[in-house]
Amino acid sequence: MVSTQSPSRLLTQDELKKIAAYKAVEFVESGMVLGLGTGSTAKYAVDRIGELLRQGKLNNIIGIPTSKKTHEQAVSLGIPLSDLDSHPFLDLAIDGADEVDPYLNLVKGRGGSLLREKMVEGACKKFVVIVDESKLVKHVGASGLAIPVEIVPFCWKFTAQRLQALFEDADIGDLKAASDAILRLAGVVEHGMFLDMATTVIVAGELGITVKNK
Ligand SMILES: O=C(CO)[C@H](O)[C@H](O)COP(=O)(O)O
Repeated sequence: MVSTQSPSRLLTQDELKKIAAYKAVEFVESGMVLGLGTGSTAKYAVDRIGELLRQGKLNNIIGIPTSKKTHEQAVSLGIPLSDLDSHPFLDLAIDGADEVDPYLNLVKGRGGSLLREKMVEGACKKFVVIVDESKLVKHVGASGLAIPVEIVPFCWKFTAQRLQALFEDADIGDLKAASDAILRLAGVVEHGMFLDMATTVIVAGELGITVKNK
């Protein structure tokens, strides 16, 4: 546990995100192929990787961005980029999350990039998730916000209704069963439950940084 508490004031949520992101970048080594996440927390990690490259403290990094926005950020920082076709095996990915449960299952995608994130982060040896403590939940879905699901545009209302009907009378209990049921619906592309994917979660809170390993 590393203390981050300021004697004079509480840290803002953005400051906590930055602390978690910088801690995660300590896992990055020269020569790695890296998944670059999306969202306000991941942005700090990408900035930091760019800074270390510029300073010559990291070399030969190849980044695989999980969104157009992250692609643009990485290009602006001079981070060399590639894709999964050329680099199907990644050493490490760093990304934020919307919810993290005690078993390190995640909800992601409220930032709008869940499909690319799931593809990239599923191809990594190590997937480090960075969050401020507000993202910790007792169980997936506990925040009360909807689980993001990406669907095809064709008759999207029809697919949305069928998705709603799936959980009308039931809670999300068995996550694996819920995941399978969603993915079985024609019209669904992917959902935002990232089950059993994170290898490490870095949580920044008022009392310090906690590193949770699978
Ligand atoms: O899954 C995501 C994007 O699809 C983000 O990682 C998630 O929404 C967290 O975002 P933020 O770091 O801005 O709180």
